[in-house]
Amino acid sequence: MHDDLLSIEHLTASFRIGDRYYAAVDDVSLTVRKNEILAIVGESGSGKSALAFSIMGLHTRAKIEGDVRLDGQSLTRLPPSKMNKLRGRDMGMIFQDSLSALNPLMIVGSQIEEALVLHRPGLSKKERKEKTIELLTQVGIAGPELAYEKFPHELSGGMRQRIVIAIAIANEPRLLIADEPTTALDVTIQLQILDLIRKLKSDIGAGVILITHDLGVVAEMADRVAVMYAGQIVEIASLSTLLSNPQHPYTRSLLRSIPASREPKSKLYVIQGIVPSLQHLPRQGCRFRSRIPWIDESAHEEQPEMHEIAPGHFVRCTCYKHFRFPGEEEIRHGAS
Ligand SMILES: Nc1ncnc2c1ncn2[C@@H]1O[C@H](COP(=O)(O)OP(=O)(O)OP(=O)(O)O)[C@@H](O)[C@H]1O
Repeated sequence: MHDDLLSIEHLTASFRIGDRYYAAVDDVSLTVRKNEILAIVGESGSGKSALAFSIMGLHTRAKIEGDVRLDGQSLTRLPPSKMNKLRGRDMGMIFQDSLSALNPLMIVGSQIEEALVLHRPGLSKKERKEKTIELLTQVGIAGPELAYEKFPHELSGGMRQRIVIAIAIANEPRLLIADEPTTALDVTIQLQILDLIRKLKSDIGAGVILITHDLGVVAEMADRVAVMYAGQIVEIASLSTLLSNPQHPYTRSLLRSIPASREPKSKLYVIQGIVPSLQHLPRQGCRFRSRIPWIDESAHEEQPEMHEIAPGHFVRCTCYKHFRFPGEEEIRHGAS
């Protein structure tokens, strides 16, 4: 057995629009190791959430192909009853919007206890309450006994997100998926929540998939990074490699568009165009080519593959070898 906690092989998730299926996640292969944070980064519409939902088996109407294995066990072929058991016990998910993730009519203490009842039926009522208070403390809620009795609307956004995290970690899952966990929060609260996720990863030794469009969050949190564009992974590398030696034109464009990475007076780089909608995704050739039209068509592969250009550093399509920003000289990579 290898060290991979999660192994995703050729995963495709397609939605039916009209009388056809369109892949929002298209042939994605990835691994997540124990005690590692893998960030998945990309613009809105690139398929990050669809990927997370596919891993968790939460799509009800999508066509799923390929395989997802947790510690070697295939999840895609599990019957729904077994998948329900795994979800919440072995895999926890932190959603972006804590208000819609929580039941408005139930006090938060009971909502955390529900997760315990489902997966640890052996606990007595008293033990469940004790464990819930412990979880509230673990996620940094001061006055956990008081918070236990509150309804979601009586708590701040940051507090609610902590409750969502407490539910996700209640059963010490092996895999934690956090989908834009801080997008809806103020900057100071964001930092606290990110710190908490990092600490929990170490405490319970979980593998974490952190989904975000924010490269600042990636730089703070990730061990490795997968960059997603139009349903495909276009680059994977360790955080330090991705930041110091990004290769795919999309990764380079994303990095160039962060204010902190630019000289104070220079103009921010804006990536031309938008991620095409599902029906309009180019399914042939390099999907990013229409957003870098100044690069010669011949630079792209007809069927772009992932190339391992250094150990653990993968890049899709050959266009990275010829890419330059407008106004820059083309720097050719070694004659490979
Ligand atoms: N249930 C669905 N039915 C049809 N299309 C869908 C469905 N869910 C997602 N899509 C489409 O799949 C593509 C990927 O969406 P997804 O939400 O995964 O992107 P994302 O990268 O997570 O974006 P965001 O950061 O905005 O959440 C989009 O074009 C979206 O419109």
